[in-house]
Amino acid sequence: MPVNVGIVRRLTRDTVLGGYLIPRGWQVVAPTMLMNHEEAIFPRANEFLPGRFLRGSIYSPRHNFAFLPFSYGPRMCIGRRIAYQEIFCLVVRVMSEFNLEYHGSEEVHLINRLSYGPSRPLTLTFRDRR
Ligand code: HEM
Repeated sequence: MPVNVGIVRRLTRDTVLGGYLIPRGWQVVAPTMLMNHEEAIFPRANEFLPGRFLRGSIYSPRHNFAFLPFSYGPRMCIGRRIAYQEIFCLVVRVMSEFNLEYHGSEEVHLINRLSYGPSRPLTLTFRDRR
């Protein structure tokens, strides 16, 4: 899932955040990508563990507002249900028809190009399962 730098807001009044007085008119960012890589919130944060989102997982996020890819509140993403459906359909369709093999040996990390993505092209082979 492409991940934005974070959730951005312009303050409409002077606000104290984390003990700092931020003046009205300044922009603040809740850096969701950094939050997602915080070990104290996401155990084994740098590993792909989809099971962490199952109820009762020992790797679950440690805070209710730790996972905010679609933000929260009145301006949160109105397309989130469509996005979840699209991702779900795509993954199920691809996984049911192909075995995927990753051949890269080089280290890959995330880089920020407005949204985050892999630092180099990923080389995958799709093998027909039938
Ligand atoms: C993986 C896919 C997507 C992600 C990660 C995503 C994420 C986001 C985020 C973080 C915001 C900003 C919310 C905020 O500032 O509080 C946003 C806003 C928005 N998104 Fe998405 N989005 C996705 C897909 C979609 C789709 C498929 C649609 C439309 C069909 C959509 C329509 C919108 C709209 C209209 C807003 C502005 C809402 C407002 O300002 O009231 N998004 N999205």
